[in-house]
Parts: sequence; structure tokens; C-alpha cells
Amino acid sequence: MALVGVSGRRAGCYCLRAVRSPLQVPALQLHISKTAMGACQKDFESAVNQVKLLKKDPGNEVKLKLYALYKQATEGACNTPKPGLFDLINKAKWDAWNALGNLPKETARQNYVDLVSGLRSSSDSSSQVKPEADKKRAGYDTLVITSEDCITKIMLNRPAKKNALTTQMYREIMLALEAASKDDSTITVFTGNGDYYSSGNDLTNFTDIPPGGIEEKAKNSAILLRDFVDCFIDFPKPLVAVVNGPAVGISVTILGLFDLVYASDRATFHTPFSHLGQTPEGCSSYTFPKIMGPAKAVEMLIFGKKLTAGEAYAQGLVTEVFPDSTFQKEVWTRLKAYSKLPQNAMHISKQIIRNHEKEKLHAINAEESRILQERWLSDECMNAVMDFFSRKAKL
Ligand SMILES: CCCCCC/C=C/C(=O)SCCNC(=O)CCNC(=O)[C@H](O)C(C)(C)COP(=O)(O)OP(=O)(O)OC[C@H]1O[C@@H](n2cnc3c(N)ncnc32)[C@H](O)[C@@H]1OP(=O)(O)O
Repeated sequence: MALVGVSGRRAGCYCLRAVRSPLQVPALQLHISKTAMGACQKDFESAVNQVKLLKKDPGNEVKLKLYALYKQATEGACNTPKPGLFDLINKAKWDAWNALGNLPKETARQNYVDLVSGLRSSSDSSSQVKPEADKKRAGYDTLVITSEDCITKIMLNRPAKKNALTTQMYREIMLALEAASKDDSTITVFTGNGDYYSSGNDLTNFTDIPPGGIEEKAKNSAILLRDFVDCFIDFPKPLVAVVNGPAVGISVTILGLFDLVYASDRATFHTPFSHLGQTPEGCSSYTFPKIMGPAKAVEMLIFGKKLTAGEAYAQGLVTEVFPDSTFQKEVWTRLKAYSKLPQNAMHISKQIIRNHEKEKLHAINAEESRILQERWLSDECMNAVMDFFSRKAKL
């Protein structure tokens, strides 16, 4: 299920949102009120508050259960008309509530309390990297940033969502790059927490529509995209991608702006832009043909051919592939050695290499972002995003 509660955490709490269609979203949020009455009211109210504090997104299936039990506990049996067939989110919520039939309010309250209690224990033992455990740098919610051995590591940290990039994440990455460009490190490394490197743009970015409507959303997204990619074009230090697992969309295209790309043999590289009604970004319309030749670039960028790590290496997108079993050890040993090389020499060399093309890259980035702004308003794109969420909803 991916259609309910797609926004995850906001201001420390999970919001259950109803989404009608991509880029046409009534920002309906179901605020949990404290109206429940009954024998275990205190426990219920406490559970309602605990949901807001969960560290890990419990996933849409659980959020639907929570929603249904909450409605049953506070209002009793489902009493609203069934939403239309294409109102997927509200229909999923209605179905979940309706499925509870005549379950007594007290039982619903108790079930809600039990469900939250289970979530709290699993959240406590979550695989999400704990700030203290990794000396997480303060100020970032979606990244874990550490500096050791003259290496600043920026780790995407939404493993439950395959490190899909939210707008908040794009902004945090820009801040992290700005900070890394000025810190004492010699090398900056990107990687992902969990089994994915990144599943690319979070498709729910298309569902949060500002008062100015979808045009304003597309315009703002294009500005964000351009600023984001500009940070990679201008980054002054050697930039290394440690691709720990599959990579999709913008997490692949941006690799053309990295200086080294190390991949686990589990990694894959997929840019399904046409399938999504979209077009290439991250300067890949220029870097990919240059790196792998026009024919291979077309296979990836137009026809969405997914490459294995070995294929990506053969085509020059990846610098070296390592067996997954020894990936972390081998890569970090290598990077630690590199990080001890003279800092200024490395940085000046990077500038010489990049400066030839900087202006061109900025122009390409601006053009790609402008074209995407139009694409995001197209039926092809809207339908593709809808399809993704509909498929998830049917699972
Ligand atoms: C400012 C805007 C800039 C935009 C720049 C333009 C960028 C373009 C791109 O990056 S295009 C590429 C977009 N990405 C995708 O199309 C990938 C979509 N995801 C998938 O196809 C699959 O999720 C998968 C193949 C990555 C993984 O499949 P699977 O192993 O079956 O896992 P799940 O699908 O169950 O995923 C777990 C969980 O994560 C959610 N999720 C994964 N990827 C995304 C995503 N890109 N956007 C939103 N949500 C994502 C998925 O819905 C599941 O959530 P749930 O547990 O159901 O709540």
C-alpha cells in the first residue's frame, strides 16, 4: 500500500493524508483528536500520542489499520458513503474501516493500543541508523553524516522507502554538500542505508500541491532540481559514490557528475524516464552519451534498460565493482588510503578537470530542468505516477 500516509513524518508526527491523484491533491490531513471515551480511554489517548512519536514509518498497511481502528474507536461502525472507484486513497481507508463491521468501540480501542505497543517495540529495535550510534551530525532528519579519516560520508537514511528522495532530502543534501565543501575532509562520499542505494525521486513529491496549484508545484520542483544538480556540478572536492545496492532515476543520472563510482555487485542502475513520462536530468543527457557513447546512453535514458553493476562498469559509468560480501571493507580501505593524499593537489586537479565543462553543465542542467517542468504537467507523467501508486494499492 502506498496511497495513504504518503507524507510520512511531519513536525515529528505521522500524517494520514488522502491523495486523489498525483499533482491534484487536496491536502486533507486526518488529525487525530482526543474524543475517545470508554474504559481504556487513557491508554488509548496515550497510544494516539505515541503514534506521533514513532521513529520509523510503520508503512501504509499499518497506517490503514491504525486509521480504521481509530475511526471505529471514536465513531463506531463505518457511517460514510463509499468513495468512488478512482478515489483510491479514500476508498482504501473506507474499506479498512468498513471491514471492521460492528466491532465494539472498546475492542477497537484495545486493538489500537495493542497495535501501537507492537509498533513501539519494533521501532525501538529498528534497523534505521541511530543518531548516537553513528555520531550523526545534528540538523539532518533524512541523512546520516559522519566525518572520519578525512572523509565526510553522506548516507541517505530512509531505508524503509528505499532511500527515495523527498524534497526535504534534496534540501538536506544541498546543505550537506555545502558543509562538506568547507570542512576539513579531503573526500566526500555518498551512500545509502539499507538494501538500496536510492530509488530516486520520491514519487509522493508529486502529490503535495501548494495553493498555487500544479503549475506552481512544477515550477518550484524545477528550481529545486536545478539548484540540487548545480551543487554537484560546483562541488570542489573529489566526490565518490559507494553504491551499496540498486539505484534508480536521479540517483543514477547524477553519478555522471561524481569522480569515482564504486558499486557492489548487487547494485543495478535504472533510469525508467520514458515509463514515467519524464526526461533525463542530472546532466545525464550530456554526461551519459559522453561516458558510454550515444547508443548505450539511449538504451538507458530513453528505453529504460536496467544495467547490472558489471554492465555499468563495462560502459564506464562505474569505476569498479566489488563482491557484496567484501564491498564495504574493500571500498573503505581504498578510500582511507586516497584520503591521505595531499588535499590541495587533489582539489586543484578536480577544478582543472571540471572547469573545462562547468558552464556547459550549468546550461544543460537549466535546460533539462525547464523541460521536466513541462513534462511533470503532462498526462503521460501524471498517469505514470498514478499507476505506481495504484499498483502499490493493489498489493
Ligand atoms: C524536486 C524534484 C526533482 C525530481 C527529479 C526527477 C527525478 C526523477 C526520478 O528519480 S525518476 C525515478 C523515480 N523512482 C521510481 O520510479 C521508483 C519507484 N519505486 C519502485 O519502482 C519500487 O518501489 C522499487 C523497485 C524501487 C522497490 O520495489 P520493492 O523492492 O518491491 O519495494 P517497495 O516498492 O515495496 O518499496 C518499499 C516502500 O518504499 C516506497 N518507495 C520506494 N521507492 C519509492 C519512490 N521512488 N517514491 C515513493 N515511494 C517509494 C514504496 O512505495 C514502499 O512504500 P510502502 O512500504 O508501501 O509504504
